[in-house]
Formats: sequence, structure tokens, C-alpha cells
Amino acid sequence: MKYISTRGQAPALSFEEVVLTGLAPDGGLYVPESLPEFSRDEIASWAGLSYEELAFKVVSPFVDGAVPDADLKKIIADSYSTFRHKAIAPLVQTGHNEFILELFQGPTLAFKDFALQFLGNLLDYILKKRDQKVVVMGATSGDTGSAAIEGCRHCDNIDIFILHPHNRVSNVQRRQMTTVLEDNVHNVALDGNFDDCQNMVKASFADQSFLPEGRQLVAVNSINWARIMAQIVYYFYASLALGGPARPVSFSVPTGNFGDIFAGYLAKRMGLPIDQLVIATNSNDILHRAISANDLSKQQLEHTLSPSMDIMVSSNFERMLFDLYDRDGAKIAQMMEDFKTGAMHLDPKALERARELFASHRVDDERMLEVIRDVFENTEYLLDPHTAIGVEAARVTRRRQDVPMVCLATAHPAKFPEAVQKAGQTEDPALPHHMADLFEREERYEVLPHDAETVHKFMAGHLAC
Ligand SMILES: Cc1ncc(COP(=O)(O)O)c(C=O)c1O
Ligand SMILES: N[C@@H](CCOP(=O)(O)O)C(=O)O
Repeated sequence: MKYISTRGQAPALSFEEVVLTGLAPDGGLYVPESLPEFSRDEIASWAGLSYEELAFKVVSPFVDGAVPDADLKKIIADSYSTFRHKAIAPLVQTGHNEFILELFQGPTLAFKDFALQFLGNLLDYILKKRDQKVVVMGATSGDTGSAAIEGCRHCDNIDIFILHPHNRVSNVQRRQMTTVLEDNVHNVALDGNFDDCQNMVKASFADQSFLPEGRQLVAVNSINWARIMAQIVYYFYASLALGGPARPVSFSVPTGNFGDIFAGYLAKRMGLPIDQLVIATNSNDILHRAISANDLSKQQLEHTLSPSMDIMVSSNFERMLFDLYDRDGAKIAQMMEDFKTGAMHLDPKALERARELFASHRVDDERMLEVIRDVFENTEYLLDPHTAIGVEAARVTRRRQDVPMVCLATAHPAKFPEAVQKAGQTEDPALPHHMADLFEREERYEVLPHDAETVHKFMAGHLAC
């Protein structure tokens, strides 16, 4: 399996090479040259497999022998052994044919653990084999950071630098990152918003001359293909648990960087019968505007009660555009260049395709808080703010009551006590046992200006030999 850039000008990479990179040299994102497809019979034969067994089935065609099967199985087993629930991704029913897929049972309480426990173990495996040291650099609006740190903190061959927007993540999210005091873990609170952090990371991949000879950057954001790949699995898992592939299932996905819902789209293309894929956004609604009004114009980023989705420029939408435009790399390169300075509009054919694939809805803070209240009153189930946005979007856009609607629960409510209180809960949701002393732990992080030279100097000065 080869991986190609969405902008068509970079050399194709092998699986191992694509894991060890970030952006392609032409500025594009890597995608597989072709997708594996599974027949209904084959998918049906996976009913009853454990999460780990299913992950192997879904992921191995992408790995394509680059990691021997026995080693891949071990990497998968190790990655999900840290989850608190035996089902790994349990389903909870909250209404007629409405389900919550709990993706927050991993060590850092967000869906990011699914891919980042896996990526951490995979990197460790590849780097040991190659006897190579790398520098991991990532941007976070709150959840990727702690999951990436948790995945990489024990890797001897990795120094990890995570940039979060200063004062714009929840206190729990910040402490989950900044209380990890291993020498190879470095947290930067950047003066700016998430888009500034993500731009800084992308610019750093484009020019890595600030690193010492022999070191390279590796991405932990969803620009890294391995992130998307690992996230495809839970779409299959949820569908199989609800009677798929014999019946279709729909998914509502709280969306920011478009990685999670893109994984759902890929699952559909790989043969999983999916009826609706719902893009649920907060007030930073560029993706909802794209689908509903063909308006991809950047607006001022708002600070909301669902901070992890406070994103305006969604990296993975480029992967989607690549498919919407029949994989025309030159066209995508031109569109992305124009988007830097202005708005983007899809041509009629691409827009029609996008609307066939996705429904969308925008949920502001006020409505999101009402949904948390409403669901709790009716079911005693406490949603986190991001998940509540997905539930509301599912309810508004749903077209078939006979098709199960799965709302992805992307984070645990205990990560967002401020929002949960605002929704009327008098007690903060309890943090799991392993995080009970989070607020007593020592923190370490550096506040830096939004300036590449300063950030690069900090990074170069903190690298282990
Ligand atoms: C809790 C939570 N929900 C939803 C999202 C959006 O996911 P994606 O960026 O894959 O669209 C994020 C961050 O990305 C998140 O941390
Ligand atoms: N919501 C994310 C933003 C980064 O997204 P990623 O999926 O590209 O890593 C976060 O919590 O950091």
C-alpha cells in the first residue's frame, strides 16, 4: 500500500514512512492510494469479535505487511489494555434507536486515546527497530495533547512538544498535559488560539532546519494518517453491535478538525452500510456553513464551552476535498492556496456529492447546555459538551427513525466541569481514580509568544541528546 499527497506533488510513501511524517513536502496530507474494500459477508463474519480482533481486521490492509501480523496484534492489544471498560467502546441507549458510543474509556478520557495509544506504541516499535530518535510536535485544543503525551511519555526515542492555546483549554485538560513531568515531555502554552498552534506546527513541518542534524518531526495530530486509520475501527465496531452490516447505522460526530468524521466516511467507502453521517459543530461552524450554504469563509474564532472544537481551519477537510474533486491534486493545491487569503466555495458537482455524504448542524452554547440538562433529566446520563452537540445535531437532522443513530461521545464530562455546572449540575462529575489527585500535582509548562523563532529555540534547547 502506497500513500500519496492530496496536492499531487510529493513522492508516494510506504506505511512506515507515512507514520514517521506529518505534512507532505508539497503541503498536502497523505492518503492511501486506494482503499481496501470489504464485502458484506466478510464484515458480517466479524460479528462477535473483540475490539482488538476487529481492529486487526480493519487496520492490517493499510499496514500491508510493514509490521508482521504477530507484532501488529501485540501493538493493538497493548494499546487497548489501558482502557477502563472491557468493551473498549461501549454503547449506551439514550432514546428510541439513539445510542451513545462511549469513546472516552481510555487513559485521558477522550476519543483521541483510540488512535494515540496505538500511534505511541507503533512509533515506539518502528523507532526501536530503526534505532532512530524523533521529535514529536503537535497542536491541541485540549484533548490530542494529553492523549499524545500519554502515548509517547514512555518512548525513549521520542521528545514530545505540545502547543496548546494559553488559557483556552479547560483546567482539567491543561493539567492532564502539564503534570506529566517526564524529561521528554514539553508543554508550550502559546499566546493565540488553536488555529495559531496548528499553523505553527504545520510551518515547522515545512522547515525543520531548527532541529539538530539527524532529527525529524513526526506528527501526532490527525494530519498523521495512522490517526485516521485507527479511528475507522470504532465505526465498524458500533455497527456490528447494532445489527450491521445487515442493517445500516447512522453516526453523528462532534467535529472540529474533520478527522473523526473523515474516518466514518472511509468506513462507508470500505463497505460499511452507513445511512447518515452528521457533522455537528459548535458556533465555530465553518463545516456546517460549507455543507448548508457552500460558505467556507473564515471568521473570528469564538471561545466556547466545547473548547476542543474551537477550530476554524479543519485540516482533514483537505482529504475530503481530494475525493470530492476526483483526486485532482493540482486543483486541491490551487484551492488550498486561495483559501489562505480568502474564502472557498465548492463547485456544484462537489457540493452535491458533499451533501449526499453529510448532513450538518450547528449548536451554540445555550442550546448545548439545554441538551445536557434534557438528556440528564430523561435518562440520568451526563453528556460532555462536545457529545451534547452531537446528540442535538443527530436529533435535528435525523431522517429515519428505524435506523439506529450512534452519537459519538468524544470526551468524558469530568474534563469539562465548568460547562457541566453551567448546565445545572450541582456536583462536578468525578474524575476516574487514576486522576483523582490531578489538582494536587505539580505543573510544568512554558508560556510563549506566537512566534516561530521563539518556539523553535525553545524546542532546540530542550531536546535530549
Ligand atoms: C472532545 C472532542 N470532540 C470532538 C473533537 C473534534 O474531532 P475532529 O477534530 O476529529 O473533528 C475534538 C477534537 O478534535 C475533541 O477533542
Ligand atoms: N480537538 C483536537 C484538535 C486537534 O485535532 P487532531 O485530531 O488533528 O489532533 C484536540 O483536542 O487537540
